[in-house]
Amino acid sequence: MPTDSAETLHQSTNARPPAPAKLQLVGIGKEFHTKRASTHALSDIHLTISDGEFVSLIGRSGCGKTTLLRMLAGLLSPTTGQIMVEGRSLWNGAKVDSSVVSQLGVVFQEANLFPWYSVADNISLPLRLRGLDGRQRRERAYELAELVGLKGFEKSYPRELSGGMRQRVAIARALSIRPKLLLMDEPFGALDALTRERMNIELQRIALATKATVVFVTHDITEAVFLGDRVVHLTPRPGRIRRITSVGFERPRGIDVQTEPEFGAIVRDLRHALDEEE
Ligand SMILES: Nc1ncnc2c1ncn2[C@@H]1O[C@H](COP(=O)(O)OP(=O)(O)OP(=O)(O)O)[C@@H](O)[C@H]1O
Repeated sequence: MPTDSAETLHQSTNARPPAPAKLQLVGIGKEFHTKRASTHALSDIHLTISDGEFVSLIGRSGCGKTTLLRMLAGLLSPTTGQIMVEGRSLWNGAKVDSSVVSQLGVVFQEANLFPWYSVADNISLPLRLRGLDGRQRRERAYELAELVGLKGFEKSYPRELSGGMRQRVAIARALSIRPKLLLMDEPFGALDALTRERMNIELQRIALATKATVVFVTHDITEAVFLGDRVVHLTPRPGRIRRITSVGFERPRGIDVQTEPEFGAIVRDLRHALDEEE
């Protein structure tokens, strides 16, 4: 399996065809300054992601994965560098371009659903905020409920759903606006192993059906390799890209791919690299 160093990848972006990258990170750095301490959380992150690509982000606790995702989501401004979504700058200094942010879908570890809204109303909430009428919202919510495997549960309430089902609602809600980018921070981290495996299969199907470009943060190396076209490994203090691994298996992948020797070799390599950081 080809393994590109961050340097090689960065250089190779110059040789790419002119189609605008879906997402481009150019020299991203982040420092936190509090009364007690300063933390250099991320440094010199260069990454180009193309349309429809699925990129997993892994690294030890504290290497800056969430910080990076929050910057991509427009929730935290970078100290240095530029984030471009289809060629448009997401941040202008510490000011976010809300028209770019409004085209992003974000899913966190917690589904963060509104308990007093039904599944359909939770899914279509972003559309309500955009002023779509009731019929349009309902149609889209039902279409998405079916897409994420919740057909028949549209009128249920979050308390009546399992953890996996709640995450499906969160994914559907993020997809409701047809986002240019789907950003996911440990979305299945709180689920049991079997549900997580099923959600991985489902997410692949959903991502391909919607042609979504996905950035997916996880602690789980197998999950990262199973889902990703590429796996970006961040090292801590400050967080930098250590390397980017291409995963050549066609998507969607069946769970059996995990028994392939090449799959095992990629997972082992990454585990080794993470262990070296102990
Ligand atoms: N709001 C903040 N103020 C100060 N420091 C912060 C803040 N957010 C994150 N940090 C620091 O930035 C670094 C990266 O944190 P971050 O949460 O991004 O790591 P992570 O890789 O997502 O960790 P984990 O895998 O444990 O979730 C850490 O040293 C953390 O303490």
